[in-house]
Amino acid sequence: MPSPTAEQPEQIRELFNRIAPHYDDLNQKLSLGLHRVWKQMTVRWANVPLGGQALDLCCGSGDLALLLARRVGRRGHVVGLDFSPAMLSIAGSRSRRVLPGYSLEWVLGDALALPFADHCFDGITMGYGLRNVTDIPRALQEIKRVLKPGGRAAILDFHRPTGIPLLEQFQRWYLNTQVVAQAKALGLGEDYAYIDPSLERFPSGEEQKQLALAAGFEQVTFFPLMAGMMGVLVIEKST
Ligand SMILES: C/C(=C\Cc1cc(O)c2ccccc2c1O)CCC[C@H](C)CCC[C@H](C)CCCC(C)C
Ligand SMILES: C[S@@+](CC[C@H](N)C(=O)[O-])C[C@H]1O[C@@H](n2cnc3c(N)ncnc32)[C@H](O)[C@@H]1O
Repeated sequence: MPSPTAEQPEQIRELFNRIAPHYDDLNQKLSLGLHRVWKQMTVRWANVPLGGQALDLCCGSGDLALLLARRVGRRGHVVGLDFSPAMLSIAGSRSRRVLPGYSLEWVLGDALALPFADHCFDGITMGYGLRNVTDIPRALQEIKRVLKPGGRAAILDFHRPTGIPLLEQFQRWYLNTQVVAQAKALGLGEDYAYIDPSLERFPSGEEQKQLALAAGFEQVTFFPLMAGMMGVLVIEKST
């Protein structure tokens, strides 16, 4: 199966259905556990209040949604949305195991056509999803539509450490050798080989700020992580 290109959402869905059983373990191993730090920072930046309504877009196996649930507490409510049934199934079984009694809802849906009313969430997270959707401006418009005024979205993803050639070379080497080799051992080499080229067409932090301003957000900030190999776009809806 050739790796998906940005214009083929069905191939992206099939890719994540395929890697779902190994996704968490490979992320943990390949990032030396650091992805959990990046996700904790993302949830903090989303700044959802205790008892609030939160949405985790492209939730996958539920890492960010579970962190949001801990943040909003038992009186809050968290929705995790993804279009991969395999990922959502893992998220659901994990949440029942680790957070029984919390208000967590798993929705099979498209980030580009959210099945929610306007102005209904206090905060939104999106971890490693923006680079995988096929229409970034549309995704940002949907985020703005469903956020309450004053609500924030925190969007975590890979980034190119442009301006530091040695680090960019390291990132490409790590992704195309270490990551692919570990994935290949599980028959998922082609699926993980998709990551590095997906970074080529992914807007930089500054470009994402401009896209968010064009979508109507007035407060936009980009925080580089890992010397720019990762980053979090934080956008706030004022009206
Ligand atoms: C949680 C992480 C990646 C999620 C992820 C995103 C995608 O778009 C994928 C597409 C296709 C297959 C898999 C994924 C996917 O897992 C980040 C952590 C996992 C990364 C694979 C590790 C990369 C880490 C940095 C590039 C370099 C860190 C080096 C340091 C020595 C740990
Ligand atoms: C790399 S995973 C990220 C999972 C999780 N957010 C995390 O941080 O580990 C990307 C997820 O986005 C989902 N996805 C991609 N495009 C989507 C879309 N248009 N609508 C809903 N989910 C989508 C995939 O099914 C996959 O589960």
